[in-house]
Parts: sequence; structure tokens; C-alpha cells
Amino acid sequence: MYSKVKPAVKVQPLADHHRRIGIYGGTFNPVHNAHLLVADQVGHALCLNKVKLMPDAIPPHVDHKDAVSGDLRLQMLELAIQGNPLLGIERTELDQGGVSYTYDTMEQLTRQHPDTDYYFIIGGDMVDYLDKWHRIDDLIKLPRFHFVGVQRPHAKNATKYPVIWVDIPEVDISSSDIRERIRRGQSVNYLLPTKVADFIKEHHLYHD
Ligand SMILES: Nc1ncnc2c1ncn2[C@@H]1O[C@H](COP(=O)(O)OP(=O)(O)OP(=O)(O)O)[C@@H](O)[C@H]1O
Ligand SMILES: O=C(O)c1ccc[n+]([C@@H]2O[C@H](COP(=O)([O-])O)[C@@H](O)[C@H]2O)c1
Repeated sequence: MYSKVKPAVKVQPLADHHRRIGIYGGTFNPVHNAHLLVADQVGHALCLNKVKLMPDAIPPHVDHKDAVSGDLRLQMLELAIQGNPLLGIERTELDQGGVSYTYDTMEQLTRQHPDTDYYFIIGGDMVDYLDKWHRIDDLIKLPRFHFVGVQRPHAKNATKYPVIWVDIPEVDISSSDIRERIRRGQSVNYLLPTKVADFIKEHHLYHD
């Protein structure tokens, strides 16, 4: 008697090979439902393996005085993505600190993961503003780097730079409007996930 021995199957680790990763940069102060809609819709439309929301440390060119700490913004993001395996978090910019220029971050990520295609997601207001970005001409030439644009109400949604447009329902939600509503004591129900709204209450964020 002998038993057949099957050759051992070599399990390949999930390599970076041909991975398609969405990076969705923002201040997320706080993260809201339009952010989540954008991340999920783009991830599905472009068949991405993952869409990573990437909180910045200090955003370039904007007033950051109103922003709560990176750690609190990160905790709100963690609550917001719960239950959606397509979404993840990229903490590179928070860990590095300082002003978060996309060229610097993406130069590093594309160098560390040369086989990954990166899709950097921006709303229409950011698309309009691309010509002011730090080293924009070098950024668009990075290997395997692509911009993905989603239309946003009140934006021109136009640029001379190469952008892959993904059509999503336009939703007029912004973090600044949510902060203002909280300050005025108005409801923010359905503008952001309940768990995030509860966290904001618990930590008394955005109330002057
Ligand atoms: N409602 C929306 N529709 C489409 N894109 C959006 C929307 N809200 C934010 N974005 C995009 O998400 C990214 C991160 O945005 P950010 O964290 O600054 O949120 P925000 O709502 O624009 O904040 P604030 O009102 O404080 O400026 C940017 O590329 C922005 O254009
Ligand atoms: O690199 C730049 O010059 C630059 C200028 C404006 C915005 N960005 C990035 O675009 C993302 C959205 O910006 P914001 O201001 O809406 O949080 C965030 O990841 C920023 O770091 C980057």
C-alpha cells in the first residue's frame, strides 16, 4: 500500500505585482459621506484592489488652523471605513509630518512599490487647482501614477493635465459645512457616518 503524495502547492504571497491602488488624499476634518461615496465608487469603477484614504499632516496652501489633530482625524477615518473591505488607510503623510506635498509622497510610494499602479483621487475643486501644485509637471510623469477626478458641485471640474474622470452622483457635502453646522448646534445626521458623529460629540470636537 502506498498513498499518493500530492506535490506541495507553493502559495505565492500577495505581491505588489500589478496591484492597482487608489490613494485618496485629504485633510478629512472630519471625513464625511461624500468622501466615502467617492472612494467606494472609484474603487469599483476602476477595479482597484484597495482605496486608501490618506490624511495629510499639514495640507499645502490652505489654512490649517481649524483642523483637529492628525490622531483624531485618523481615528475618525478608522471608524468611517469599518465594514468596507475595499477601503483602507495610508498613514505615510501623518507619520512623516510637515507640509504634505503629493509629489514627495507619491515619489516615495512609486519608488518603494515599482509594480503598483497608483490612482490618486481628487475632487473637481482640486482638479481646477492642479496648476498650482508643487512640482506638478514632475508628479504627472512619475511611473504608474494617474490622477482620477470626480466632479464636485461649485467647481469648474476642468484642467489641462491628464485626469481619468469617474462619473459619480455629485453630493454637496463638505467638511467646512459640517464644522459650521456643529458650531451652530444644527443636525449633521446623514452627512457623515453615525459612528463618526458620535465620536465628535464624545470628544467635543468643532464646538468653539
Ligand atoms: N462632496 C465632494 N465631492 C467630490 N469630492 C469631494 C467632496 N468633498 C471633498 N472632496 C474631495 O476630497 C478630497 C479631500 O477633501 P477634504 O478633506 O479637504 O474635504 P472638504 O470637504 O473639501 O473639506 P473643507 O470643506 O474643510 O475644505 C479633495 O480632493 C476634495 O476635492
Ligand atoms: O502637492 C501639492 O501641491 C498639493 C496641493 C493641494 C492639495 N494637495 C493634496 O490634495 C489632497 C486634498 O487636499 P485638501 O486640501 O482638500 O485636503 C491632499 O492629499 C493634499 O495633500 C497637494
